[in-house]
Amino acid sequence: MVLNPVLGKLVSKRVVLASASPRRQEILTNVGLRFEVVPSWFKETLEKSAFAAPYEYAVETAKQKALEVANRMHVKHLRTPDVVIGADTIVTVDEQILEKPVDKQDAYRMLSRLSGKEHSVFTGVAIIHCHSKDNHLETEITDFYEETKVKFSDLSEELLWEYIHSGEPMDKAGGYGIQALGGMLVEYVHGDFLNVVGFPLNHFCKKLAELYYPPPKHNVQHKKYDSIPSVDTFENLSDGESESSNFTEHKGASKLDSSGMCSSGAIYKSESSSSVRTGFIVPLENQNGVLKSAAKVPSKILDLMDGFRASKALFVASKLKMFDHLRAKGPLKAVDIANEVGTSVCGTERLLDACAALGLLEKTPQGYSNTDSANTYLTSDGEYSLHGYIIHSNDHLWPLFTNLESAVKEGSRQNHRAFGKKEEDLFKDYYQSQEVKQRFMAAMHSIAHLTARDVATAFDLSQFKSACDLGGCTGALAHELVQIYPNLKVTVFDLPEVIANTSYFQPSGQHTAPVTFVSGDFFKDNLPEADLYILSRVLHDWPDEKVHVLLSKISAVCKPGSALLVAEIVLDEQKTHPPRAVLQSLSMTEGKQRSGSEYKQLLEKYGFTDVQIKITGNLLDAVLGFKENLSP
Ligand SMILES: O=c1[nH]cc([C@@H]2O[C@H](COP(=O)(O)OP(=O)(O)OP(=O)(O)O)[C@@H](O)[C@H]2O)c(=O)[nH]1
Repeated sequence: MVLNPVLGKLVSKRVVLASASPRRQEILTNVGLRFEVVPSWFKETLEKSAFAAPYEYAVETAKQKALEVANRMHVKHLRTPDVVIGADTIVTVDEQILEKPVDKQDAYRMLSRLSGKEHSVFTGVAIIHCHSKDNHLETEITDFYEETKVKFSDLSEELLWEYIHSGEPMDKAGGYGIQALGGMLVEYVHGDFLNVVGFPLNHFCKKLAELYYPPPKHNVQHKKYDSIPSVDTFENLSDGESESSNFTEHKGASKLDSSGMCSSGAIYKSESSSSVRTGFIVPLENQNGVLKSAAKVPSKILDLMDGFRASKALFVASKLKMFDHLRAKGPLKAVDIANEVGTSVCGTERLLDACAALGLLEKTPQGYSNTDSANTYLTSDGEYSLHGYIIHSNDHLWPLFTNLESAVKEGSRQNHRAFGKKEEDLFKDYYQSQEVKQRFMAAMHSIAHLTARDVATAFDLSQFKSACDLGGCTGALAHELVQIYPNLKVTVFDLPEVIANTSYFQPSGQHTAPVTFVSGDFFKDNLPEADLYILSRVLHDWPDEKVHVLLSKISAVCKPGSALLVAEIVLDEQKTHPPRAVLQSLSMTEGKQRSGSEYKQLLEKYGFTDVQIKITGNLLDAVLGFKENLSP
């Protein structure tokens, strides 16, 4: 992907985000940057009147935040990071700088100033490259700022106070969060939206491009130190293009000693939207003075090499219910969590640091706490908990994938090696061992619940009066369907052993029509009557003979005009995308993943016409086919 090379330059470096802001962490995590979070202890107390322009204040604060972390890590923790990123967001209105409100009155004061007016949001960013030389910290600072203009509607007193009482303004510059409720106050935004949220990602990437992809040497030599050629876009950069991509020396960059003070005068020049504080990057020279290209970092391959460690860290933290403990009591120190879950302190600290590095946790001086994503997806009862599927991945899929080499050599599933049991015996476990059954149902429920809305709304199903979800397990999709289509009656049809265990998964306190559960075997028993049959995550698991039995039965009971909805991952025609589906195939079930045209052909073969496919962007896509209406 064209954007990768810029951030890819940071892959092999120890990158530290010197910020406690969950938004900044999320913005950078979302683009795949790997970093450690070490919030800065720098107090935002610089004298504002000492700065000629508000953005200079934000840039200087960002720089001091980052320097404090670089120094602390170097001196106290004896770990010199390679790159420290600091940021500071401020709002300016009527020549006043607004930071985070200290209390509700302060929030009121800020928001009423912003009401009905246009204001500016500035984020100052500092990127500090660190080197330890003779135990001495040397730093090279690049900084810049971005301005975005935001206009608020006129805000009534009632609205202002309602918003303030929501609690949202308190940790946000200017007293609002544009990404959440605060977005409702905004009439327009001119400029980078993410800059308002706390981190100007686009400008940051351009700055990295300037740093890591300097222009060819002949250009460099003819230019002055204090102006960096602007890189307007990073679209045409690739790992292969870098002739001298090592960030080795920045002439004119300010060098700081370990106290954080400038040790040499910086040659700075302000540009329209940035004050560039670095000189040019000199390519690496070998002993003979010959220029050599820096080794390219194969970031994708490195990520794949580390992937198993990351997965296992997630699995173990989930299995130990660390995310549950952190949600209930966080922030917690490693020792407290170790006591809660009965693990070693040193092991727990390493695991928690790994989770923070992976962006699953936040680490502050107060301890570790969950990110919003961890609360939503990783706690065992989070709104869209994936806990069940994670445990299934750890306990069932991991042992299978450990035997992938044998699976590929033999072309068959490796239950005997992974679990010491044959396929049939393992299958019995699913229905006879309460523990295995519940683990499996929880895993299915995780995915079904997460994907239910997108599957249910992939097509307009309001014409149907009754639906039957075959193999619908806990009823997660059924419940979503009755919420969206109140006139639809949904039956979940699954094996008796499954139906007997569904009560734990039922949503509480819903005022929608109930879902009916009927037990039976869809290969053998009569199917309940319905206008719409649903097969979600069923077809890919079964061999062609079984698929034939099932689709023939459905086709036979489907009246003209009724339909079949299939929810599966739909592969592209080359069958290499999305990777999730292709990787799932490695489990070597007897079934298979199919492309869009294969699903279309399959449904048509059993008398369904007008087959439509919807790629949802979620974990499951949807295919809908109508039983041919024989009468014209
Ligand atoms: O619309 C939004 N505007 C601003 C924010 C958040 O506001 C804060 C700004 O504060 P600051 O730059 O001082 O950063 P801190 O949160 O204190 O973290 P540091 O440790 O980096 O000092 C920032 O979190 C923005 O994300 C917002 O969310 N929406």
